[in-house]
Amino acid sequence: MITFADVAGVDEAKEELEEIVEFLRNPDRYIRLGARPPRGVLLVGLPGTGKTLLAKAVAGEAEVPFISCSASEFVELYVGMGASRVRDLFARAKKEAPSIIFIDEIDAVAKSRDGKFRIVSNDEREQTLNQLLTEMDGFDSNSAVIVLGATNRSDVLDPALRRPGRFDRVVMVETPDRTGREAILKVHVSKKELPLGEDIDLGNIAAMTTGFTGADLANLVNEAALLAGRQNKVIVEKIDFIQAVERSIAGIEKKTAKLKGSEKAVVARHEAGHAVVGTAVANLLLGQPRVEKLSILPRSGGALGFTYTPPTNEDRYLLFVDELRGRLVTLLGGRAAEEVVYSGRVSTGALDDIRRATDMAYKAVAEYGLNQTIGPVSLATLSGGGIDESGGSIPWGRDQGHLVDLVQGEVKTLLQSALDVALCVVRANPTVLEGLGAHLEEKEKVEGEELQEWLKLVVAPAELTFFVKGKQESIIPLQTVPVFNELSVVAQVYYQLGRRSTLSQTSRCQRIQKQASAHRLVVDKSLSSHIKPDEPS
Ligand SMILES: Nc1ncnc2c1ncn2[C@@H]1O[C@H](COP(=O)(O)OP(=O)(O)OP(=O)(O)O)[C@@H](O)[C@H]1O
Ligand SMILES: [Zn+2]
Repeated sequence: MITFADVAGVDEAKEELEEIVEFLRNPDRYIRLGARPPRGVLLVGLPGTGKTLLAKAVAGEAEVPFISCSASEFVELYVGMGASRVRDLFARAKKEAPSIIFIDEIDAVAKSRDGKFRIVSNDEREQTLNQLLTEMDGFDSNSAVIVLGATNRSDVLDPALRRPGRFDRVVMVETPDRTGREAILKVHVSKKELPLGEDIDLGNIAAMTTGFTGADLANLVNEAALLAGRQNKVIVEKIDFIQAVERSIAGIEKKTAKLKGSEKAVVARHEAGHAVVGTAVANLLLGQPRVEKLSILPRSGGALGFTYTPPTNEDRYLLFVDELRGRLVTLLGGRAAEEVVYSGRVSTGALDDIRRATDMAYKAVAEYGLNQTIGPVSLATLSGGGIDESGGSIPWGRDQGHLVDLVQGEVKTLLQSALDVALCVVRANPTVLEGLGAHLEEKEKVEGEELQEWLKLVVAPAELTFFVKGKQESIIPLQTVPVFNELSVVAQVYYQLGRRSTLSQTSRCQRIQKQASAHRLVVDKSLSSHIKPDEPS
């Protein structure tokens, strides 16, 4: 039987699953109080991080039956079989309750779109998924069955799967850090009862195996034993482990994005940059979440490192304009750190940050109306053609090049100034950046008290104001930009053009001209060309 003692290096995941174990041990205690039992838990982590092992350990700890299957089997079955397999699975679990259903590779049925299983009709996959959802929704409140699903791609899952009462909990199964790897090595060495040479320090082996998952480490121990055995040794020595590490690294590097020595240094500074800037922003704005964890271990989704900031406690529906700028600045903190530490020799590591920042900046300007130059105009609606009086939508179909250019210009300015602010923060904190960066490079993961000790030292520069223009000589605080200006009239023109109205083009044209002159502005030539007064009304 497998228990939590067999799973090492994933303490947080174990802690989160403890509650599930507790429930399965004494379901009646909760059910008689009318508490809604937990239903589905998604285990997310790279292949080989121990998701299956953890699920088995939950069953072992709770001493309940473990009913497992792989979702990829469902879709490979004959038409109609997937759904019926799911039905059987749940029927069996209910009969044996309290029990655990484990569905490996759940993305195989729950992926929004997938090339790999295209041979199976989409209907088949959908039927299977629907059956799964139906079964989960159909649990009565006193059935003690927990469904654990495993995936290495939570980002591709159908959102329907994550609704309350379905897989509404997510447990991240992280790639182990150095301490975690040492613990995993210990588990496997003692499980095999491997006699170790006196020269072996598992801590050293752990230090050599950045990026190895639990499965890689289990293999490593086995490989070292094989090497020793081949030479007829009675104990496994350090040299056997070192050779085994060398062999596995070659294989593992092909599989996962493992950072090389110098890359580790860069990614560590990058993440430290996010943390430093994020902390400065949180110090300036009230109620902002604090950075809790930094890591440079490979993760599912391909990120090279990450900075974890928990969501704020209160439910938030609105993001205020200063918070949005704060987020932009924090997102660009990684790039800023690289620029400062490596004197402008930046890397491609900020790809995802830049994507997210651009998306956020675009929305701010073109959808949320937070940019005073563009004004409260939704470009998305404009391009959709707008809404007529009866609520129907009208195809737009005219060239909006001009407005698009303006929006792009504003987005670029917003991002550039966010980067300038991030650079300013990073430059003000060289000690934390380098100290925390080096520490992270060495430890691979920094969190808790240790991290907060570093972040306490972060200073936010006094002159940290967000400017519309990045250039020193044209600093304009955002508040001073007049609301009515040329661009908002431009937007009006487009709006007027897109409306289906009983007004003729001629009178529309006149209206626009009137509006423009009211603001002492001249309508741009390229816009005037859209207004053809000859069209019959
Ligand atoms: N955290 C761990 N502690 C100890 N051993 C581990 C750990 N993770 C993995 N292993 C070893 O690797 C083996 C394979 O791991 P497991 O199948 O649980 O990984 P997985 O995350 O489910 O992978 P996959 O996504 O490929 O199914 C385990 O049986 C165990 O021997
Ligand atoms: Zn980043």
